[in-house]
Amino acid sequence: MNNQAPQRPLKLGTRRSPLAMAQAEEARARLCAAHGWAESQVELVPVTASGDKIQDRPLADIGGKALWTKELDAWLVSGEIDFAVHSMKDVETIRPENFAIAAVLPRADVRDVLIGAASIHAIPPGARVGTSAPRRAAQMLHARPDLTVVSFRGNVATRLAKLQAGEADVTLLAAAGLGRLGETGVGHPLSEYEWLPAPAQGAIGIECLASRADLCAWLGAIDDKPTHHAIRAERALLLALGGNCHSPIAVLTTHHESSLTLRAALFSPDGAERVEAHETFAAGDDAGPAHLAHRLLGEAPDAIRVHFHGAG
Ligand SMILES: NCc1[nH]cc(CCC(=O)O)c1CC(=O)O
Repeated sequence: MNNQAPQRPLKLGTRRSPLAMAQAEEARARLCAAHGWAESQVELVPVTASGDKIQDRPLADIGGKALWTKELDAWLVSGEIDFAVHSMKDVETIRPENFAIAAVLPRADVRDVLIGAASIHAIPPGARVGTSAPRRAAQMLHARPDLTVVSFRGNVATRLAKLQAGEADVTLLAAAGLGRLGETGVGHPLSEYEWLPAPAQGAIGIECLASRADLCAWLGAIDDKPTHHAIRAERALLLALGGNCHSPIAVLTTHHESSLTLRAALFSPDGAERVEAHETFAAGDDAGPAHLAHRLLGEAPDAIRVHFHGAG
């Protein structure tokens, strides 16, 4: 480990949304605490991501997850920032080869929270579900085919305001995001065993250039190994499935002594079809998630399979 203090304040790039800023503050606090640095050793550098400028269309239709990363990626390469902090859920499966996810912070609550009704079954017949996440839409339509999905973009506060304004009857948000924004009393968390979360939900990652050994070492000190292993496995599953932002996939990781169990479900976008499988493998073994992907695609009906281009 590198115990030398930085020569100048380190620049931590982040999106500008309140949730992204809260996550960047958490990353800064952990980094400074681990190294005994003053908070001023890490400077937050906010950037407006393309995804934050376009609020009126589903993300899947306008270029997907790269909309959250491309500005920060360019700043990392140019040296404008030293690190970039991300919700790992929003980070593309394939990253530039010269980048390293050098720290993953301890995972927060992985559950989705239902807002507007006390449970899935308590949602009134025919109600409108506000979400733009293909996974949430498919999961909900699978459980409740009588419901209608309406597009619902924007940051957490915007979505809560849209719900308040009656643009939908219920919505779903990540407990992790609500918690980080201090919105802890909102809605009803759904059991993660019955309503599987999104890949990498609840995990914050910090990237730097892989060539910067000093930065990688500083970040390594705050890397949470169990969360990192889980995120690596969940991302390996996505990669092997050939999933993208149009493909509804849910996954829950449980940890054992030195192994992980991934339980994953794939849906058709309309929720009519669902396949599920699970697999246990050693932490760090990317062949395990690939095998799980192969099995899922092998069992999936065409209505699911056509939305993936994995090896299965
Ligand atoms: N898609 C936006 C997004 N990206 C990360 C989070 C929440 C925090 C997390 O999952 O780590 C959210 C909001 C949400 O899904 O409710």
